[in-house]
This record gives sequence, C-alpha cells and structure tokens, in this order.
Amino acid sequence: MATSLFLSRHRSVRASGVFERIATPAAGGALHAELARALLRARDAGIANPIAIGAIPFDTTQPAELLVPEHSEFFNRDTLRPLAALPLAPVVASTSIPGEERFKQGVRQAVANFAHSDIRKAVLSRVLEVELAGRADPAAIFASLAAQNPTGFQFRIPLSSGAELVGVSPELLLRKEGAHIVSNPLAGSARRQPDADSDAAAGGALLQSPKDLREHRYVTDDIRRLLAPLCATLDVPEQPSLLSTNAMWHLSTRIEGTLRDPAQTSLQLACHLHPTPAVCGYPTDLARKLIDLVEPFDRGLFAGVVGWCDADGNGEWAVTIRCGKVQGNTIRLFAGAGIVADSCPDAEWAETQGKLGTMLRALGAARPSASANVATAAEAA
Ligand SMILES: C=C(O[C@@H]1C=C(C(=O)O)C=C[C@H]1O)C(=O)O
Repeated sequence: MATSLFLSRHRSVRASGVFERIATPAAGGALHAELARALLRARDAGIANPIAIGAIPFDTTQPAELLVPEHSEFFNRDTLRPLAALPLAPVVASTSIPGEERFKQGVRQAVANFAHSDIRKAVLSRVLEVELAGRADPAAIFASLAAQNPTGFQFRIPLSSGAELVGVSPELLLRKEGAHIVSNPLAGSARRQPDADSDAAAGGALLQSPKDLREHRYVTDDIRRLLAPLCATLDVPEQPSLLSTNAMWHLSTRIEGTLRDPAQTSLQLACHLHPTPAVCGYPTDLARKLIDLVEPFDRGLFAGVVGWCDADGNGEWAVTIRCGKVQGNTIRLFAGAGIVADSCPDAEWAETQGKLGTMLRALGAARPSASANVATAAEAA
C-alpha cells in the first residue's frame, strides 16, 4: 500500500499502512461518528496519535475515501529534501470530455438558464483523459508536481480501487486548530502570462474585473452565511486579494474565525462548507442540478475535499482541484470554471486549459510557462 501524503505550509503529513478504511458517505452525517469510533479503535490498538487522511467526493452521497493509517508523522515541508526527479512515461494521447464545442455549448446553456431561473453561478468542468506510453507512476508525477509547485497543498492519496489521486490544490477549504479556523476560498481567475509586465497586468486586471469580483462574492457571502452562526468572531475581508499559482492568478479571501463550540471537527466543518460556490455555484442546490444536466461525466473526487484530521478534530482540508486520478497507463485530469451571466464560452474554455496546465506540465506535456519562473507565488493561508 503506497504512502499517503498531504503537504502544506502549515503541517505536512506522511502516512502508511491501513488500520481501517472508511467509506461511509459524508452526506447524512453518519461519517463523523464512524470516524470518531475508528480513531478510538486505533488508539485502543496502540496507535498513539491516530489520524484520518483521504478525500471526500464532490457528490457527498458517494463513498468517502478515508483511511486511518497504521503509521503517520507530521513534518515541516521546508525541511523536506527536494524529491528526486523520477522517469515519467511520455504522453501519447489526450481526449477532452466534453470536447471544446460541447463544453462551450454547455456554457451557453448555463448562461441561457440564468435568465429563466434563480441560478446566478454554476461551475462547469471537464475531464482530460491522458494516456502515457507506459505506466503512469504516481510517485514520479508527485515529485514533478512538487518541484514545479512549491506552494499550495500537494497531495497523494492511494484509493481503495488501486488508483491514486495526485494533485496540488491552491485552495484551503478549512483548517482548524482548537477554536481557531481559517478558510481561503478562490474564485475569479486569469491565466499567468509569459513576460513579467503582461503577467502583472493580467493580475491587476483580474482584481478590477466586475465579472470576477461577482463570481468571487458568491463564494465569500456563502461561507460567511454558513460560518457566522458557528463563530464568536469571524473576519471576512471586504475585498479579495490576488493569489498566484504557476499557471493562474486567482481572487482570494482569507477568512478567519473563532468557534463558539470547538468540539466540531475540521472534517465536519469542511463538509458543512462543501461544496462552496467556488466549485458548484449559487444557489448550491440549483447549481448542482444544472451541473448534473450539463456535465457528461461523474466528477468523482474532483472538486471534493482532501486532507487530514486528528482525534481532537484538528486538521486541514483543501478543495480537490488541479489534480488527476492515476490508474495504469492513464491519468484523468479535471478542471472547471465558474460561469456567470456575462461569461464568454471562449474565455471559460481557455480558463480550463490554463488550469489543466499545472498537471500537464508535471507530466512534461505542456510548455513550461515563463511565469512559472516568476518567484512571486503567494500562498493560501
Ligand atoms: C474548479 C476549479 O477551480 C475553482 C474555480 C475557480 C474560478 O472559477 O475562477 C477558481 C478556483 C477554484 O475555486 C479548477 O481548478 O478546476
């Protein structure tokens, strides 16, 4: 059984061995009691500081992919030696589902829908099925991804099917330490540019873009609505700031709060917020229905939640984006974009291309962007 990894500027975790797997779906809430019992069993079995690590799917009625490992250790990411580059089989083919025309048609369909419904935002995504000449090695992909993306949340989660989830998310859904919580939603995006001046201009334009500011606002308003009743203090900055990855600029808001009742676990709180309008839309239930109608594939773990939680409920959960599911010779990559009334199909397609660039570059299948060399990447939280 491969190692599970979740790297963060905060605390990084490495876990191995399977004490128990937990597949109870997050919807309905039974998962949290089940997890608490599993962590108690682990402690009774002699595991000193048991944790759970893994992922929750976008659709929370689907099985969770959590495990309580036999061994886990926390470490400081900065002290990690750079992972040695491992040989990667070359990419031989890639197929988008849906294809370009069908995706743009979906954007038009969503925009038309807004005029006749209460939906204000829907996040539409696509899959890129990438086939390699040989076995897709998750360790090699992770090493390449970590070397190219030193910030954000790098993760490697072995799944019950034998596949692996690998990615680097820039988006913190929820971190909890005692009563202190932080969430750092992202929404509203622009592609990084190859030369420094146009790159800075693209970031500056994003910060002023009414369309992107609106897209972002749906997310922060919804997170405020969900967290305010649970918090004694809650700070939601009025204006977003910029966060950059190697491929994208994002509008970003760091939300911080103090819980009234610190007994809620980080996973309970993450599930309370999930899915935010950053990956689903607004209002949530209507947007989810529209996504079901328009997207011709199952998101699975994409746009879900990935991270870890300890027996005191402390932990950190990122939004499962900029990722792929690795199995055999293939890796299934995912990317989405928030659609609002003034969205343009060409620009939304280009946004998903930009987002796919992070994983494609790790696979050696995209030109390295000059912007990847700009050492300004801010970091979530
Ligand atoms: C859905 C994705 O990203 C989400 C959507 C964003 C947007 O629409 O601007 C930005 C960051 C993420 O919250 C993705 O990367 O696939």
